[in-house]
Amino acid sequence: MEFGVPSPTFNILATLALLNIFIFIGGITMVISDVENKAIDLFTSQIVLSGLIVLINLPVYEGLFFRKDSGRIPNSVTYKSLIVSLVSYLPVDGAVEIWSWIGMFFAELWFSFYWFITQLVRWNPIYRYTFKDRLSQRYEKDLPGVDIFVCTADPEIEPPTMVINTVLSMMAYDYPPEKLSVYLSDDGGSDLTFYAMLEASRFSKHWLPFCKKLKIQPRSPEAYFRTALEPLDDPNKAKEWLFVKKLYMDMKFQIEATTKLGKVPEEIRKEHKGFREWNFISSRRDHQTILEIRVSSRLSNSPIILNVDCDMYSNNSYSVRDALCFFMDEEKGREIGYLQYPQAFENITKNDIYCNSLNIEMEVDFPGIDGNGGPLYIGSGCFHRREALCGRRYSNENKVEWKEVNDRKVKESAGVLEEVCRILASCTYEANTEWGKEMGLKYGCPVEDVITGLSVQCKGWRSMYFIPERKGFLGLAPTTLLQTLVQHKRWSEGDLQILITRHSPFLLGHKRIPLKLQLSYCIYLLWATSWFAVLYYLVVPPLCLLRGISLFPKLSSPWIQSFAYAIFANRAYGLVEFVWSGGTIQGWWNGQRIWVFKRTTSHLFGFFDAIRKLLGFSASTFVITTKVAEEDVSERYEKEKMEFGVSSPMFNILATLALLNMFSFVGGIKMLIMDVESKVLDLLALQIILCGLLVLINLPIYQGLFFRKDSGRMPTSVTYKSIIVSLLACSVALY
Ligand SMILES: O=c1ccn([C@@H]2O[C@H](COP(=O)(O)OP(=O)(O)O[C@H]3O[C@H](CO)[C@@H](O)[C@H](O)[C@H]3O)[C@@H](O)[C@H]2O)c(=O)[nH]1
Repeated sequence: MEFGVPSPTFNILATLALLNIFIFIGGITMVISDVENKAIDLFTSQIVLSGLIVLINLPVYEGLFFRKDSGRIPNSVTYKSLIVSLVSYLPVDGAVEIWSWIGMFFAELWFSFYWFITQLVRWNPIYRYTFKDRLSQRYEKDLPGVDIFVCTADPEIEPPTMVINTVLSMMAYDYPPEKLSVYLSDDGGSDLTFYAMLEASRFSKHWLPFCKKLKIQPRSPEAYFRTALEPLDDPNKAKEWLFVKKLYMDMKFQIEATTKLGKVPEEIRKEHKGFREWNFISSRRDHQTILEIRVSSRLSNSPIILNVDCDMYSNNSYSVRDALCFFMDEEKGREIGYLQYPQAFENITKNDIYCNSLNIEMEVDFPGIDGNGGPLYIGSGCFHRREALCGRRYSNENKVEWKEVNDRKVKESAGVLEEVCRILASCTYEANTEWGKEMGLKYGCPVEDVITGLSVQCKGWRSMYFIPERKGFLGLAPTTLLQTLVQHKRWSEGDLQILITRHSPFLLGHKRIPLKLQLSYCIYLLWATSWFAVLYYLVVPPLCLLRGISLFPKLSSPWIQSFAYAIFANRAYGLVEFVWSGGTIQGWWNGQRIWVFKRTTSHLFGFFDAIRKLLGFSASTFVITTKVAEEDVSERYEKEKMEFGVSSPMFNILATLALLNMFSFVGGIKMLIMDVESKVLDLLALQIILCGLLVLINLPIYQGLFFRKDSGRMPTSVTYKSIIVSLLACSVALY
């Protein structure tokens, strides 16, 4: 085959040929190192495909490496694989130039590595379906008990009305009521929440029969009455409908009035002896046991457990039956430790301004991770097998007799039970036991769910992921930028904690879970480490631009096409994927912005907090996500106007980076205009484009800093600080 001359086409051919040989070698390595012999099962087709492409490309490899005649592929092409081409671009003069370039090189390496692990979950996605009617036909009588845990912690940011709506929606599952137990865990120990539950228990006597009779969806009264229309076809139905609606509205009004008041009125306190518990409380954080859930093994002891956040109501009354289709599957059911549902949110705006919908994670990543060995446990909306959650190892011999499991109930008199449960609920029984370590949820990590799920998987249990046609659960996503960044900081910090301790999938999971699953975990566990590469990209190229240092290939270089292709193809692929999973083009752009913001703030802070925790300088904290917002904040959220409003070190960083890139962009354009030799365009075009893109990304920041007058604008202190720091950085670069 004749090559002979340098050509951009040959650059692309050689890059693709090399990419496939790397993938092929990677696949073979996976098969060799896979102790469970699962890789061969799952990856054969991909390995064969890349093997075939390698075969097809044999003349290219020959031309690249083995031929000596003049028709071989020119060396310039050989060295222009994505990374090698960057090496060939190493500037030769000046310490600043060389070090800036080396940093870029590592940032690029990081992006390539991270891209590689994100691709791992795109090879073998699994989408599952259920056949609920068959479950009923075969097992209706033997359906197991299900315990549902709703957890709440603070009545101020998690309003009791919202909590009881979630509880009511869970109680209304289409499932035999005697087999369903719903527990509310209130870490805040609030009498307001207790009062709301009392009202809800009264209302449930009307609500549950109403749901079943009218077969309504969803079964959270608030969500249902918000959109449902009165049934006009049948006057009796309409009468009942109006009656239940009025009951709900009255109850809501009462609860909200009491919550606003901040205390439960005396006449209501007399209605239930439970309120007496609060007579002895001096502090919300330190009080005697007020009986709550942990005690379910004493009360219902159901073999299946569902946990949900207090804002995540059931949107699909068949979710329990769907889940049981997996757990009760005769072939594979016994292997399942937990079944994770996607997390979805009802308050996402059209263009998802804060990128909180988690569409890509839920629609693309998780089905892929399921294919790689089983999804992570990510909290709300997860069904567990009790014995897996309680630390038991999976064994092939485990054959579940659902009927027997159902009969395992403790029968005690109410008084004795209450006393025993009081001790259990006080949690004193946990001291010096395996609870919180090997049993139940693991304590001490901000993402207790992920670390617990990994431990369950490492004990041999399989996890599964199920996307139902009608969403199973709907919650509330953060509605301000800061809430989003802080929530993400908690997640990225916790994830990194897992990676750098003995709970890492590479240590704990070694020989216990497949390598491809260990790597899949890294998509999230490495979040907090991405800050360096992104921050570098946002700081060094603009500063170098001001100094006239070129860091990217020249416009005249033949390599530019491959470089542009790699970037363009990657982003275009991301865009298509985003739109495919239900997003809009504007939403994708917003997502690009939020990822830049998260990487330079949430991940940065998450990284250092995880390290501090590892070194013993600080303990983990859990900042609860607020589920309510002021009226004006909500209005701005609805209009997709970015919310700043308060001072925060995170905003200082964002504003400084935005200004830095703006100054550099202006500087770059000025250089371009004043350039008589027409060299600037060739040398610095890509850096100018990068700064320009970052200016576009940061438009809401400039608006918040300089143009907005509402209370959601950037605080003046942030404006001043960021102007000073960015100007200082530009001056250092210039002089
Ligand atoms: O000390 C606490 C702190 C929180 N919660 C409850 O835990 C849930 C999750 O807290 P939230 O602040 O809403 O965290 P998110 O980041 O929105 O939640 C996601 O991330 C958490 C940490 O990984 C998981 O526990 C959740 O299930 C998952 O939805 C809420 O119902 C809280 O009331 C408690 O019960 N006690």
